[in-house]
Amino acid sequence: MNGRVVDRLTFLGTGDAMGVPRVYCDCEVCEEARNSGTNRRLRSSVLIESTEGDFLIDCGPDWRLQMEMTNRRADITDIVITHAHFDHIAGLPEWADACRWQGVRGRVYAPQEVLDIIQRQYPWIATHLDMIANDEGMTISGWKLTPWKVHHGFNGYSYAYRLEKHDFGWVYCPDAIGLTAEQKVLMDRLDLLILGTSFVHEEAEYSGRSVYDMREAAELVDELAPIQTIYTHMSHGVDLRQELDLPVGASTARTGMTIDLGNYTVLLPEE
Ligand SMILES: Nc1ccn([C@@H]2O[C@H](COP(=O)(O)O)[C@@H](O)[C@H]2O)c(=O)n1
Repeated sequence: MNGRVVDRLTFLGTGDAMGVPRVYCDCEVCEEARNSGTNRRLRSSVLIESTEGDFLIDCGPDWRLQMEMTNRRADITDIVITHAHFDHIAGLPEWADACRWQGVRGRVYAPQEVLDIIQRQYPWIATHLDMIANDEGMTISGWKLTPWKVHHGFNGYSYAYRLEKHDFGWVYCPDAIGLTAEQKVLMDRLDLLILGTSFVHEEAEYSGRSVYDMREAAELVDELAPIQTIYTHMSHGVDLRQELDLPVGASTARTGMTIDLGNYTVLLPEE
């Protein structure tokens, strides 16, 4: 027996719904994103790779570019969805077409109410994709995955996911604000929290907001005390060239950044 294999997460996109640069915007961050690219951000999505199979969480309008960038192209057959907003699902029709041309069926996993919206938006895609409800939880690539509904403020609701394998527990929660005590129950004892933070400090009226800013996120991180926190879903309100005042163990995601999901070792049979 030989070899050390740990599951790996890659950030395919770390932006908010409009991405960075915003198409209409000439602010300093958008200009920097256009010209050099530290702040260039595609719509949020992650790839999880393991010896037991690979899958994506979310499939936004940048899906095709993200597949080309990671050289995974169209070989993904499983995608878990957090909610049915366009920045998380608009790549599904293109993925369905790719499945069609390759003669394979893809599998989309989400709570039933999310699947219902997807099927209303794109009535044709079930021809090439199986829609699988995961309200009661599911196992994928050896990960025990549990969804729960979270407040998404002005924009309604989203789902967060807790994933567990070999005593490593992490949460993916890109679109939430003002979580209630009940909505934080599955966020205890985390090795890793991936949390959406659209702005450093969002000035807009709270009633019109939909995602944590970094000040509010710092309070949440203090309360939950995950071992590591990574912020994603960042708008043009976050300038990654600046030093950000982040809680201990917190950092910001970059496109293409990878992290190990666990500290365990799996022994592979010798060839
Ligand atoms: N039913 C809806 C409501 C909103 N949207 C779009 O989702 C985006 C949400 O942006 P956040 O930064 O709050 O995540 C926004 O672009 C809305 O237009 C949707 O697709 N469906």
